[in-house]
Amino acid sequence: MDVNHLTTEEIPSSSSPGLLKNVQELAIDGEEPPPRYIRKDSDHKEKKQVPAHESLSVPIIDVSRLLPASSGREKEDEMEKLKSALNSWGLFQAIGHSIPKSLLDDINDVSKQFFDLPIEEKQRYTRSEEDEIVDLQGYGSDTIVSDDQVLDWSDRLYLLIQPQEQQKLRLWPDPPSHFRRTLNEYSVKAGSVAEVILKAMARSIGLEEYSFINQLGGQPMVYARFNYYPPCSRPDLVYGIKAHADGGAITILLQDPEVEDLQVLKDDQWISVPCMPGALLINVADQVQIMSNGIFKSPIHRVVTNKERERLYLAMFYGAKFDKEIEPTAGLINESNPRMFRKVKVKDYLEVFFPKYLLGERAIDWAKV
Ligand SMILES: O=C(O)CCC(=O)C(=O)O
Ligand SMILES: [Fe+2]
Repeated sequence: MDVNHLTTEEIPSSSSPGLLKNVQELAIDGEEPPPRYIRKDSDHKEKKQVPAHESLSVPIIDVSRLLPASSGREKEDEMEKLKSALNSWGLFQAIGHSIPKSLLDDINDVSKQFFDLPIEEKQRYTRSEEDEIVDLQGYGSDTIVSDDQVLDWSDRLYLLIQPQEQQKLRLWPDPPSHFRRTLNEYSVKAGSVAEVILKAMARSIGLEEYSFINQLGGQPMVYARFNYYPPCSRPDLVYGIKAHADGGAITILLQDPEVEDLQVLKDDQWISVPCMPGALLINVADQVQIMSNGIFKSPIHRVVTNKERERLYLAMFYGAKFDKEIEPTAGLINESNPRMFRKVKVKDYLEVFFPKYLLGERAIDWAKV
């Protein structure tokens, strides 16, 4: 059987002769997670896990201080903080981003309403198996690339937002009746935040502010991914999303206001990212690591599971258009800072990235010189 590009619903489960269900249904049945979801690593035993209340040091950046209207000392200080946050953590909590709390609540509401729909309703938006692995839009759980792959305890709805003319609106749910309008509204606002951050990042390391944005192709390619993590009877054995780094340029995450299941690997410890209602979590992804010649690092992160509570999360991925080529920005390379990455076509990178991501492996080494 060619297992490439099959979804979990289509491969025979090793625990039952029938078809695998989506994760939400597995969770409702409350059974032990099937063997395919059980992690094989002994990671959790080897590395220390630091709970959120002890990890107050996840950096916080006030986006309003990075705006053109802001000036002087305040702006310089915030820029310095941004640089150091990205250099040491690769992520930060963004406050002062000016997206109204009511809109953040609305997007959480429509997301919840979607995942609360009966399974047959949600399956109307199931992604098409003919689609390329780099553009698998629609509803589903993990794509299977290998028989050995350990599956994640999450379902998701993945939609391209930009370029607008490439949107597949038949995959945008309706109902929930406000889904499309709310996602469009949020995308515009989050897009402005992404632009401010990409510019500030470039300036913070002495580059012209459009350096990264220009490499992305002016207007970045944007995907939204709604993640749904049902409760899991065996959090000791199952991940919501296995350890990975993101493949775009930056990611903006709208966090669940209450469930702290996201962890970031720092100094060889898994640090829980605390919930910060109203803040956005922004992380560097591989394309910025390449364009910044490794000054900014794409952090490894993962989602654990818990027994009691479901969790929702919206990730917006900003990256270069598929046909673009990216490389370390010229001004960053000199005798003492040699080039660390090759020039890579983004589509080629993502074709390497996605299968590795699904297997819990990193792609960035592929782009190294
Ligand atoms: O759900 C989360 O907290 C993070 C999701 C994530 O890492 C991703 O979608 O790439
Ligand atoms: Fe991620």
